[in-house]
Amino acid sequence: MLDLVGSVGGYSILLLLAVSQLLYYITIRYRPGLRKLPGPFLASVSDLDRLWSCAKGLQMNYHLRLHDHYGPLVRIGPKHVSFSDATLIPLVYGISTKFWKSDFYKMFDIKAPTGWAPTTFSVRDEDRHKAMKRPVASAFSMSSLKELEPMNDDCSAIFSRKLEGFVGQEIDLGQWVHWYAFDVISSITFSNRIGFMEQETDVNNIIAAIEGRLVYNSIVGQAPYLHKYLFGNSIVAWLASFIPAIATLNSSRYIVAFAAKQLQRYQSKNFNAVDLRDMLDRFRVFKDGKQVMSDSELLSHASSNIFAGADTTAASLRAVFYYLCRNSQAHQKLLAEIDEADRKGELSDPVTFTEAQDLKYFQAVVKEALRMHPAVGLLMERVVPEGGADVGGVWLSEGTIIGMNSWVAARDRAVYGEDAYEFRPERWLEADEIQLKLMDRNFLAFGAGARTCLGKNISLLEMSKLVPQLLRRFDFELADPSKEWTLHDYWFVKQTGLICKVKRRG
Ligand code: HEM
Repeated sequence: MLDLVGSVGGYSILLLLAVSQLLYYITIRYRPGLRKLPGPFLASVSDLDRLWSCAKGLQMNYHLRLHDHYGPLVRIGPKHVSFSDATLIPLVYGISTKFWKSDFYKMFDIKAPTGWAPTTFSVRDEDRHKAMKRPVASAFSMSSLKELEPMNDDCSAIFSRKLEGFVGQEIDLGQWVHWYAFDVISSITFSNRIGFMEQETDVNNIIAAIEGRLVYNSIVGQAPYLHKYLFGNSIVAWLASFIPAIATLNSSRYIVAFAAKQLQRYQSKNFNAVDLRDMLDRFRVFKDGKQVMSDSELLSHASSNIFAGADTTAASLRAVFYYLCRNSQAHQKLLAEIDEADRKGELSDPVTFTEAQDLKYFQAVVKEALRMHPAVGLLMERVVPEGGADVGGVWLSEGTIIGMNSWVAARDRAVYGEDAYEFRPERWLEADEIQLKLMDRNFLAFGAGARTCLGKNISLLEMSKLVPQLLRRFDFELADPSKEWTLHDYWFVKQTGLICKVKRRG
């Protein structure tokens, strides 16, 4: 008898659990507003669809396919929406938008000696963001950056010298531009090159370590509430440090430690200030003899330069060289422009940033390469503000997460035309004013509006100074044109396999 009562009780509990679970899924699935949006069924009830598609490492292609299939607004999660309609860009990303960054960005906070701290890139609260950005904005201004050109020149000179030794040989050009980008950003930030190019290696495994962390950030960032049980938890992070394969996923500490060491140099009495004022020096603003920013804040800005500035510039440089190698007409046209400017004596040695800006075709090549291959390949998530919002005719309640993938914006045929999937720099030179405005609105390679990239000018400086300077002396061709490069989208869309033969020009 007791057995019977027990098993009936057990079944009742199971039934109750099943019903409550079912009700839970129905509530999620039929959330107001969101229930009207199309998308994969699994995505509407669970984060698994996003976790899985992100883990596969090609989420930009997944988002492109979803929009091709479902249209301009797609439900990609229980409370996540992806949009492809360019007219929504000002609402979500505009300069005075109320849509703030989501908890995805929490994954990019850094562990300072005083605890977890947001960076300019990762901070979610917009008031705090403004307060963080204000004291450093001038260090990123064009006039400040021009003073940093000589540091960039030193790195281009090292790269050129190294290439001399590789003429006639095949090199991993993708890896070399990565080393170049890291050396430039560390020179500009701390007047101290990490020395990747000189040592021809990934010094202290910094690049591999950051890559590991990006894999973690991208995947766990799809369900950021898990972070506090993983590397967001000091005990787990400490335990993981004993397992080498896992420890590399928790690598922000390498860069933060490097940045902290540079900061100590500045504070040491014997520090021999260099003539050129690097960015860390510019960040150290003093008022009434007191440093305005705390050391933790300085550390966060310096580390953010490295995290945000090296992989992005490297991916963009790879895109420039790759698309030139794949499009001989554009390649020849660019070489002709550089040669012509050289003949007319319009290029110094090394090429200055101002001179490179007058190379109109080159500038169009860079823009088109960044359009074809935006460095960031996940959704730039924002949160629907208090009170909800009408997004493209659909009412989304507050707390819904919405965003656009730069890859989706860049391949919008309604904006770029039927050849949107083709590399054609001319589109930027031929477009009339209205068309250009439309194309620029969709150009999200550097983000947009309130949270647009702070280092855009730095990266344009790096690219503008390097590419024409190299192409005066060297040329590159794919070692095996039948082989495609490989892409991995873990926040940054990294390319591997850009193996090129180095040729001497002239
Ligand atoms: C070609 C190179 C670069 C590309 C494609 C790029 C791309 C981006 C994008 C797409 C965003 C916005 C992300 C979002 O809204 O979620 C961003 C933000 C940011 N980038 Fe860059 N970036 C580049 C270079 C740099 C460099 C060199 C630095 C620093 C030296 C830098 C520092 C930042 C910072 C601090 C932010 C956050 C800005 C804010 O929220 O106020 N970036 N970048």
